[in-house]
Amino acid sequence: MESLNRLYKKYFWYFAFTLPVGILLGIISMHVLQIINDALTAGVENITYSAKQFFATIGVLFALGAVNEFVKIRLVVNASRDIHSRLVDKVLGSSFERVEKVGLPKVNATLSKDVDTAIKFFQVLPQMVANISLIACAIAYMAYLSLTALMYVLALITFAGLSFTLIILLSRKYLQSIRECADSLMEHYEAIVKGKKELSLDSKRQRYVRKDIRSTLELLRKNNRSALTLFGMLEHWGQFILFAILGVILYYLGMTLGLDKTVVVGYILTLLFILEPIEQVTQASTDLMEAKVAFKKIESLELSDDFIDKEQEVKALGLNLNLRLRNITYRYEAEVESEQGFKIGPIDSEFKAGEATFIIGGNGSGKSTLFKMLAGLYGPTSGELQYGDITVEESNIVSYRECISLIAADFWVFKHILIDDSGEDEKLLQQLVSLLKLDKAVEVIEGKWSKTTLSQGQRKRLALIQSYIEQKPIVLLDEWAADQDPVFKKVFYEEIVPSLKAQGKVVIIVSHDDNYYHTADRLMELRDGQLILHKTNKPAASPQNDQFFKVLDGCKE
Ligand SMILES: Nc1ncnc2c1ncn2[C@@H]1O[C@H](COP(=O)(O)OP(=O)(O)OP(=O)(O)O)[C@@H](O)[C@H]1O
Repeated sequence: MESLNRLYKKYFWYFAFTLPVGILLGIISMHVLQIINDALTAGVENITYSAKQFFATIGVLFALGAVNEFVKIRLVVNASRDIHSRLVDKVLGSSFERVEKVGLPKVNATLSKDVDTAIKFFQVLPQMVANISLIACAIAYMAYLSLTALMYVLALITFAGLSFTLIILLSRKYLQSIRECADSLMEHYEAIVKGKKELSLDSKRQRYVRKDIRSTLELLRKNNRSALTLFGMLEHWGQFILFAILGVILYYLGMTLGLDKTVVVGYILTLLFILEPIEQVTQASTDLMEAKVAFKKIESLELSDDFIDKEQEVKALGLNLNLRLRNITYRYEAEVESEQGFKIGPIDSEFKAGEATFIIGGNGSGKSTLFKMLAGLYGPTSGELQYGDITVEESNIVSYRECISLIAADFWVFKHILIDDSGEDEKLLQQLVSLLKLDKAVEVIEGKWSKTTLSQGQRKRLALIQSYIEQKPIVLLDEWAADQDPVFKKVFYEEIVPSLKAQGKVVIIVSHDDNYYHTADRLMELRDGQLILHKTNKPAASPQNDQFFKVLDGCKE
């Protein structure tokens, strides 16, 4: 409950404010009830309290209520903003490995559902404090009217309280199951949207998917039914208990204890007055229980609690240095306990600045895993990564990642283009756009791509432009050319890669384009987790008739 505690501490003063105000509201309300009670029992002709005093009192009641409401609203809106931005910080601050393990559906469900439920905590707690204060004042007033009658009433209230607690505890397991169902539903929704093509072509698969979703929905229905039944019972049970107390006062206490008319009227008035606050407190208890489940769910993702300093710019470790892997291994956690997770390594190799290494390997040989490790997204299980003389470790991993430009197999193109404000970079950007024939597909408007809903090959070209322009010293391209037509393959292997090398970058490419293997300085294969050198080349240093180099030359002018 780390997040809850932190926010609770931050907003402690808001909560602290609602307690005395609630008590004050309770005392004044009881005072107003006492005036009405006196008038009812003594007759309106004998009222001692003036109308002026009466209206002034309820005016104070209104003003205090308004201030309380004002504080409550500020608390809710501020807490809502904080919980949202805290979660974004948590996702951004967590390691790639953790977020990958949690998975998109769970992150989505938390961001969309848990946050709103968690906010209920801040909505209902001040209200609950105010209502409980009011109920406490009502109890004090009833004690003032008759202590003996209060004993009976309190016994009934204690019984009611215990039954409420039992119902709320029973509801907890249903709420937790409802939350689990929300995660599964998110997974199903992701599958039916992303797998729409496959589903449209296969009615058998559709039936399976529908069956799966229906069973989740059925589980959700059952849990919802149980939770809502308990909550509904709670509300009506509260009302029943209150009327039962009124009945006990009317039919038994008045006669057996010989209570005065003022006491009976006072008790009935007070109990009717706190009917709504009691209902609100029972409703709030269920909301608080839901909010607690949501906070628990947020915690269970085990996302980082380290705050990110958004303004702080991280400096890259260095430029034009060699990348060395020293007996490095990486092993995934096993999904089944009896089995071992996939492992690559130990790998001992050096990738030189100004050289391009092509890596080949069969499906599942670990190419993408190796790239994630080279990029510093996966920490090695053993061995170490050295950039120049610097060993990459916990203390400098963030700076190391700043050296990496990665276009992964499942890459993402952000609309915002990260570019220096210098006119040169803008000119280079425009020239790259036309070189890669994207000028008809997209525009650059105020530093953003006009759209990113392009074909896979075109989006990869956008990603390559971003990668080129961000000037990072290590460039990792996972099968970049696989989706490109022959023209762009040629531009890529014969112009772009040599240009990256000419800038002194470490270039590592997963490639299966054997027509262009001769353009690599080294061709390596990942097989059984081992990186094997196949051959070394001496590719031409600068290509002939190079339109791309002309582009770059043009920029330098
Ligand atoms: N997140 C993960 N958790 C556990 N195991 C994984 C994970 N990602 C990949 N693996 C395992 O690692 C192995 C290598 O996967 P990887 O994606 O690195 O291969 P690849 O060589 O890039 O394959 P392809 O050519 O098909 O893209 C696979 O057998 C896979 O089961």
